[in-house]
Amino acid sequence: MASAENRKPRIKITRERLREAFVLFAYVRPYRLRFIAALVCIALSAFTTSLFPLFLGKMIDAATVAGTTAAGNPAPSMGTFMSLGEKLRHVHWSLNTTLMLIFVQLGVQTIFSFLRVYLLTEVGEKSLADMRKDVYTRLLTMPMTFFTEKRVGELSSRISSDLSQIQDAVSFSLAEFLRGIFTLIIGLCFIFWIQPKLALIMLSVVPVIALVAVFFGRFIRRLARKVQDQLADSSNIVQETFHGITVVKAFTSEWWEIKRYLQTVYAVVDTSITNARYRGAFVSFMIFSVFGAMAFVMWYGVRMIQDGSLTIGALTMFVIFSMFVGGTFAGFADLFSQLQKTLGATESIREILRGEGEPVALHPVTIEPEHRLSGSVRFDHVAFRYPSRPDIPVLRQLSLEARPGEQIALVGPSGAGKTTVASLLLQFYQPESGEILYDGKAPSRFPISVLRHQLAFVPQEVILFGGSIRENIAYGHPEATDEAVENAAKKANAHGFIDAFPERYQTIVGERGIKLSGGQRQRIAIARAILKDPAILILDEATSSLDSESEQLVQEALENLMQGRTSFVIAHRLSTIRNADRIVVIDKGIVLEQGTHAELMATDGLYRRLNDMQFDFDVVTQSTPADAGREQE
Ligand SMILES: Nc1ncnc2c1ncn2[C@@H]1O[C@H](COP(=O)(O)OP(=O)(O)OP(=O)(O)O)[C@@H](O)[C@H]1O
Repeated sequence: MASAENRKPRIKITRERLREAFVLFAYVRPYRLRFIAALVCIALSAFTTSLFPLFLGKMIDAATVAGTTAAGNPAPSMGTFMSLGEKLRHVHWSLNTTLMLIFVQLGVQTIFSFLRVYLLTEVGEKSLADMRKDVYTRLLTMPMTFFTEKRVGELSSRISSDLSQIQDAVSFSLAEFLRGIFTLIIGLCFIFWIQPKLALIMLSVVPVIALVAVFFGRFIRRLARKVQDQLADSSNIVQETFHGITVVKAFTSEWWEIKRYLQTVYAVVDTSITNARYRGAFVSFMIFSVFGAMAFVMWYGVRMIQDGSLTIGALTMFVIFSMFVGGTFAGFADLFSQLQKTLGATESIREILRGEGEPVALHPVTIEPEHRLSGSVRFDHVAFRYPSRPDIPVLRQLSLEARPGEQIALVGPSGAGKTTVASLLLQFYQPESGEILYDGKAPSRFPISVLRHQLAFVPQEVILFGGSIRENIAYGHPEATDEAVENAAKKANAHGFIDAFPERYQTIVGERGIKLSGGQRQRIAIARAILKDPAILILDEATSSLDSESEQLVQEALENLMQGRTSFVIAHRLSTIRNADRIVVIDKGIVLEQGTHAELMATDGLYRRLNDMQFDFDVVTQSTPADAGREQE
């Protein structure tokens, strides 16, 4: 299978993109002193590393050159720096001195290397944690439309892989890049200092090899990607056949599947063999040119040793420095592709950070007396269409009213707009025209979190978060006392089954915990809503029917929950809402009729028709298969 690494987008590097990406450097600002210290350490560690070949060369010269000192061979009319260089070129150290110098150099280099790794990782980790916090906060506070338009997988990938890519860039690639630059500059200075002529010869070869390597390398990587794609195809076939093994066997098409699989396997073989030709040529070329260049430089260098213009130690230094320079060139190709990936990652992160979130509170909500709701709600000629489907009007001039403590049932055919009414009530979307008033006031008069805090929503499909039952009941109110949680559970008819678990309220639920039944999950959600103690309640009644005992427990819990609050019940089974204060029948986004059950049954409207239909349906579905069999007979 193609690795995720290869699938990351590579984008063109432009000055504009680089400049924009640097905007994210604002996250490094709080740690700038450490960052600068890390950069200095990178420079110093690159410099101290470069002293190693110098001392090694001098060590070799200690064995071969006898007694000549720089003092006897001063450079005429040069600046201090140059004359220092000249002195260094001719200085002669004893074998022991060079060993000692190497150990001093290694000691200092160890410290700088340690500091550079430590400091950069610290800066990278901390600034990335800040960035993660901002991205996550921005994503969570985005309006609902954002979530309906984006796939959840894509969002989590942005938080994990894109940010990790940026983190790698800050704590690793950036250091490598800077170290590369320093090594290149210092290495080039050294080789020119050792022997300018030899340096020029070397330089005429290395970049050519490096360029060919980069160009060829890219071509070969492209071919390798093709192999990976073909491998992915063949593993897809394997997956597909095992997944549909019953169909394969039932249709006796094993032979066909094997043929299909072999086709992809041989396609991989063909592409790989073609690749091998290019890779072989590439490897041979590299071996020939690198070793050829080395041999040529050595040949030239040895000739210089012969005529006395170079020492053996100097040639050794030169060769090692050349390897540093060549290696750095080669490393840049990889860094370049890292940079491309990082730019792709920064682009999507910046897009999120630029997005406009809702002004939700980022701390526990407290409600001022003037913002406390008594529970009256009015929809006044509300029209709405979803931003993702602007051509379809979902609500049209919808008006309805609920007085404090009233129980309103919303009924109507599938797709009528019932859930949409609930979403607008929760301020997930804004109406296109008309308004929704809470206690006669526009929602803009309340901070959005204060408003939502006084509403509770019990959805059809209850989602429990990974954690204990206690945490799930106290969701949104972590400060609630154990007593309050238990009381809520008792009112929700949940205490009985929770108490039966060995770990009671500490029982872990969710993906890694125990699995609760549909009815149990619902009662936990009801306990959650009871603990929240909202003024307005929205219940999306579960469509999947529970067994009658469980249903009775849930129904009872719901009655407890609805007591004393305004409730909107999206009803799917009409039998449960007969006692509602008002039943609002919605069809095609408008209120078709409303009244009590008795009033609506007295008129020949949609409610009565739905009721009759459901009654028939219930009679049929509630009869047992045995009954059905008997009826057929
Ligand atoms: N996020 C969305 N984006 C676009 N259109 C949507 C979205 N959610 C719902 N709709 C559309 O809005 C209309 C009303 O949907 P809504 O979910 O409010 O109906 P409903 O009465 O609750 O139906 P049901 O009883 O089947 O749940 C439907 O046509 C639906 O396709």
